[in-house]
Amino acid sequence: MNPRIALIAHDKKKDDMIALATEYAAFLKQCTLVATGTTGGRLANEVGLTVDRKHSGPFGGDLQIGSLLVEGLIDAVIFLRDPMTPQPHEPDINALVRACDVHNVACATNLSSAHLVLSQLQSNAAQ
Ligand SMILES: O=C(CO)COP(=O)(O)O
Repeated sequence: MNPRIALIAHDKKKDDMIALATEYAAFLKQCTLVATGTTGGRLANEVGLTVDRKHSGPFGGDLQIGSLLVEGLIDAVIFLRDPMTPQPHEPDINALVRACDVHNVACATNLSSAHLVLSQLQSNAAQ
């Protein structure tokens, strides 16, 4: 089964997310994707991905994705966080990353780790 991947990016990281998703578009089109609201909108419009869009992060989107993850419905999280900008929903962000640790779900929080996770998932899917 192709992986179920959550894609999330803070505002200053959204261009990076679009570039990353464009690079892996052929693979991501075979995956089941979920994203926070604004990230998901851009992924759909600019990369042509089919994405289950949740609420925007500050309105609970990270928590919605965390809930799916706790239910065992997410295989990996690509979460391009902005470490330089305070976020109003910091507790939600921490809750999602903590849920990844609790449930041993791969969570890439920067571009380098995102490339490693996506390229590994891609090669797993090709086998
Ligand atoms: O804030 C976010 C993650 O914490 C992302 O939300 P958006 O994709 O709606 O901008």
